[in-house]
Amino acid sequence: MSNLRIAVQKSGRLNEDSMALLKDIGISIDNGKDQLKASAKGFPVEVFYLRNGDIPQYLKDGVVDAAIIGENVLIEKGEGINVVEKLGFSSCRVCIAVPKDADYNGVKDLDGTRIATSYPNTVQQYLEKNGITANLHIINGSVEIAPNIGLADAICDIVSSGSTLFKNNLKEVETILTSEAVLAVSPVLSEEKQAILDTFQFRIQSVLKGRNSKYVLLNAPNDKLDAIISLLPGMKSPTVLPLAQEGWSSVHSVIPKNDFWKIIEGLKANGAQGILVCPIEKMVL
Ligand SMILES: Nc1ncnc2c1ncn2[C@@H]1O[C@H](COP(=O)(O)OP(=O)(O)OP(=O)(O)O)[C@@H](O)[C@H]1O
Ligand SMILES: O=P(O)(O)OC[C@H]1O[C@H](OP(=O)(O)OP(=O)(O)O)[C@H](O)[C@@H]1O
Ligand SMILES: [Mg+2]
Repeated sequence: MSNLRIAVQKSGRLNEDSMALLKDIGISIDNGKDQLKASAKGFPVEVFYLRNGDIPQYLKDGVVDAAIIGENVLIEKGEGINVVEKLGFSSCRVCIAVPKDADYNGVKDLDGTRIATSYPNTVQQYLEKNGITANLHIINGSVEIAPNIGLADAICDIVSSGSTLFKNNLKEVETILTSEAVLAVSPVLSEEKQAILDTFQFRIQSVLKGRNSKYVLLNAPNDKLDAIISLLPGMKSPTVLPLAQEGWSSVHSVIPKNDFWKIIEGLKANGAQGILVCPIEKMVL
């Protein structure tokens, strides 16, 4: 039986979270330092450690079957590659920025300017869509320095907290796209590999659902149960068990992480007591 070949970033911003995800889905990798390829225990995969920017070509050529990669890199050079899962980490956006004191009134102001970027295709497409012609200056890193050294009038690069723009006296003026880490798949995948990928993806989905949810346990007076239950979505419906103390019940449920505080405040306001919130490791629906 063949192995599914998965690419992950060798080092950089995606590496740690990618390795943590593999570990959480039960893939333990036994790699020595500086090894560029490793096999895994417990699952038929081989892991390739590559540069994020090189991965789209490896996927296109079928040298690797799947990859954990920044979505923005696929948009830049991953035509024809399918994204099958958004992974919820390394969130960022690709933006155009200009010097803080520049008089900027809209995208038309970019006409005839010099724009420094590591993402020429993404910028070019955006400019064309807006009927703008600009001169692109392609650089691979430290793009934010370009306006300060007279190399460009504007830049297009990744922004997350905005602190790199701030430190370089730049302001964000256009957001071209938003990105996060994704599971991407080669367009040339055998049936046998597709079957392994399906299991791999199923495991990832179970972990991501767990990460996005919390398990809640609380005590509720019986006369408030209806109001409390109406606040709890649960997987089917909340579990309600009688407490030893007359007139009270224990309620268990799963809630989405994003609505967490709103739901907890509602539960408290409706008389819930002893609310416990626990992380969920995996969730299979
Ligand atoms: N500041 C940031 N915050 C969040 N995510 C980011 C940030 N910078 C980059 N990313 C995301 O992480 C990916 C990898 O970024 P990183 O800087 O580690 O590598 P790189 O230099 O683009 O790639 P390579 O592995 O080819 O050297 C980017 O493509 C982007 O999706
Ligand atoms: O908005 P912020 O939170 O400041 O993040 C944005 C910065 O992060 C990335 O650079 P990175 O640190 O990965 O360095 P690199 O250019 O060497 O890849 C990106 O290219 C920006 O420069
Ligand atoms: Mg970077």
